Amino acid sequence: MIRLLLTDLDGTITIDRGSYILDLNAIESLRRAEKSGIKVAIVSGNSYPVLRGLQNYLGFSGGIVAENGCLVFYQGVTIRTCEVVPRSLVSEFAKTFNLKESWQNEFRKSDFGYTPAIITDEMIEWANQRGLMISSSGYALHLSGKPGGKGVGVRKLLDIMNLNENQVAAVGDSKTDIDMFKYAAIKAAVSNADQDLIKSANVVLKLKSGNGITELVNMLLR
Ligand SMILES: O=C(O)COP(=O)(O)O
Ligand SMILES: [Mg+2]
Repeated sequence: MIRLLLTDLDGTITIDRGSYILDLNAIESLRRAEKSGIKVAIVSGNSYPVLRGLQNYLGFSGGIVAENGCLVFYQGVTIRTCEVVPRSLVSEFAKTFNLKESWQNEFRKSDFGYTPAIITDEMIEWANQRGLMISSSGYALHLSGKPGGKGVGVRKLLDIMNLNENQVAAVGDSKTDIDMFKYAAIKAAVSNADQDLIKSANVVLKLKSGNGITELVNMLLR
């Protein structure tokens, strides 16, 4: 029986990919899931303050996984799962590749966001030489400390919630969500998701982004 729904934020509970506007029907559906006993956790590349605020005001009780898996919060416990990246490297990366830093970077320690969200071979090489990881959600390019990836945070969240993957559903829109699929029985992609995510999914939704969330919750509560 599904006890936890892991949902990505940008491109998944927003009205569309590329938008930051929350889909209010998706929020209402996630609240229905919470009322029926399925806890909802937001798993995102966004920073801890953003997700902590969203979780509080949206009324979700399943914890949060911020910084692309590098920071986990559940019932008052905060756990950092990745190496901290020195501020000097965060700035050097932006300068070297002429990138704009996310406004959220001042609130981050292990995973940092930049735009444009396009990864180049030179960036991968630069990161490898410094023992760092590179990923992109389509909204932002991410530089993070090892091990990095949403899966490491989800693994930790399931440990502290004492849940196994058969009790978990996950839904997302981009490549960075593939990593959390390892720890979910239901691996759902919204219809407008990256092809790589669709290939890794065992449920491909008919509807895009937030509408896909409503479709998935209706499926889970059937
Ligand atoms: O911060 C980003 O890159 C987008 O975040 P997401 O993981 O919620 O899609
Ligand atoms: Mg996303």
